[in-house]
Amino acid sequence: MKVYEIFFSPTGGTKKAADAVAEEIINNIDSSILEKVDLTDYNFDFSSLKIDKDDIAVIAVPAYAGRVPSTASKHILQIQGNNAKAVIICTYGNRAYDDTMIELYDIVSKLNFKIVSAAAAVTRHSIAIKYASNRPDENDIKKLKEFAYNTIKASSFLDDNKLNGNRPYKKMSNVPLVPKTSSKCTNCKLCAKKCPVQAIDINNPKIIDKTKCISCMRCVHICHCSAKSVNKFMLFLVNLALKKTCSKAKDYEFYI
Ligand SMILES: Cc1cc2nc3c(=O)[nH]c(=O)nc-3n(C[C@H](O)[C@H](O)[C@H](O)COP(=O)(O)O)c2cc1C
Repeated sequence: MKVYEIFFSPTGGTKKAADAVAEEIINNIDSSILEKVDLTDYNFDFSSLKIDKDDIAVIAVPAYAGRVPSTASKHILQIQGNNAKAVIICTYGNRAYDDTMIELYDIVSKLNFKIVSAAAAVTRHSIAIKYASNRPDENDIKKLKEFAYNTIKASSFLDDNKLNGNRPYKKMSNVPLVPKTSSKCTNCKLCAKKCPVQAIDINNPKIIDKTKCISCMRCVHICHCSAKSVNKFMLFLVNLALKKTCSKAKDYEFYI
């Protein structure tokens, strides 16, 4: 038996939540094999995963404008579930996850997984980083671990009527925040290698293809020289727009 931790996490928040759940499952079952599958890895062949019916998959994605990021769904849809048990996690930056969880449920159901549980987890807002900046905190991790433990015991299909979200899902919308590159760039190419959609020119990482960029903020987050940033005025507007909905800390939600 193996545990698969399958995550799309450009700035690391979703991975923190998925790590807590997957590691707690591993600590409480008769197996020590944890395979981490990074859905931002553009070159990985996701159809090559051999998931067995006795395995458990933890599948985690962030909410992007209330939906599953299209790059994540494209990669998840290549995986075969083979009746394995799955737990789905949607993370969000304390605004709302809207239709992300129900969409993730639909995507994962199509792959022949048996979804037994779901969680909505607040993690640092990857664009407006002052919101939920310390989440998941110690208490959140404790709750995720309890949820993981209950997931091991769960054996019935999770009823999607229990979940929040609507079908048809809200319209997909792009966040128009394409990072710019400053003269601090040392041409190390890390951003180009790690961009989930190959929007950054590997030969000249100062150039970002705005038609490909999904504004995931990975390049801003990982640049060692802080050479990538988004327009300060646009960021001010985003922070302002989120102020009302993001200021009060939201609770984690668990469905089994
Ligand atoms: C393009 C984009 C859209 C986002 N849309 C939402 C949203 O609709 N609601 C919300 O609460 N957070 C939203 N966020 C915040 C992320 O869901 C949140 O920060 C998540 O933890 C990021 O995951 P990561 O750290 O694994 O990259 C958005 C972030 C990005 C980059």
